[in-house]
Amino acid sequence: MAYAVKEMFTTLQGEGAQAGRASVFCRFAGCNLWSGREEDRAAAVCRFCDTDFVGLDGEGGGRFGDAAALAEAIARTWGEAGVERRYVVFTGGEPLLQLDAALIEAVHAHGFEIAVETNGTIAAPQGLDWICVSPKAGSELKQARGQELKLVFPQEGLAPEAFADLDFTHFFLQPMDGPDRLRNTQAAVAYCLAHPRWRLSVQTHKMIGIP
Ligand SMILES: C[S@@+](CC[C@H](N)C(=O)[O-])C[C@H]1O[C@@H](n2cnc3c(N)ncnc32)[C@H](O)[C@@H]1O
Ligand SMILES: Nc1nc2[nH]cc(C(=O)O)c2c(=O)[nH]1
Ligand code: SF4
Ligand SMILES: [Mg+2]
Repeated sequence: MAYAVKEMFTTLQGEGAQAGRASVFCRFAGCNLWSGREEDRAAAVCRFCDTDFVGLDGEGGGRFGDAAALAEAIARTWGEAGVERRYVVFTGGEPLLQLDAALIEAVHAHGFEIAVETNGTIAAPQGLDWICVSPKAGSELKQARGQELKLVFPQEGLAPEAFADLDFTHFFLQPMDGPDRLRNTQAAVAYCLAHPRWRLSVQTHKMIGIP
């Protein structure tokens, strides 16, 4: 199948348990919880998104005709850093609308570990190496296991308690960015202090000015 990619670039993973790790970010176009148009934001299921995932026009973006073509572009984007510790993060938009077995196989064949950042509304295909689920209020959770659960905090009607016993290795609260980021960060810190299963995920890439 063909894949619609908004942008693709190298950066350090900014969030969660893999923060600081060299990565190729492959950002798929499109999401099932928001159209991506500002005029639709207020009526969307997910209203706090910090990302432009509309179109194919970002750096390294485009339409890739098959899995081999996209996997080769990912390997080219990784560049000269060698074959050790190759790491690609599929994000979006919602990557599980597009990520399939053929792409997983083709990317593994280039020696990459494969991570995904998903809203959890679509079950993940087999073979992923790192699944980060970030549940959204008003949506149904279909992917309830993985390596990390990263809850944007606070979300009305979405208490961390509802997720703390799911089958994840790491549990993170990530303060909601926006006009209330500082207040949200203080609230997340207080929650982590009171509930030590949860750790704080700050969006480090935004602090240091990298994508
Ligand atoms: C843009 S989303 C794309 C992946 C997927 N659609 C999802 O929601 O997990 C990437 C990550 O950014 C988080 N995120 C989005 N908007 C945010 C905001 N305003 N503040 C903090 N984290 C945010 C998401 O929850 C998710 O963990
Ligand atoms: N550096 C960096 N780390 C990230 N971790 C998750 C991101 C995402 O948008 O999915 C993201 C991102 O956009 N940039
Ligand atoms: S589900 Fe993810 S990509 Fe979609 S609008 Fe929400 S944060 Fe953005
Ligand atoms: Mg981001």
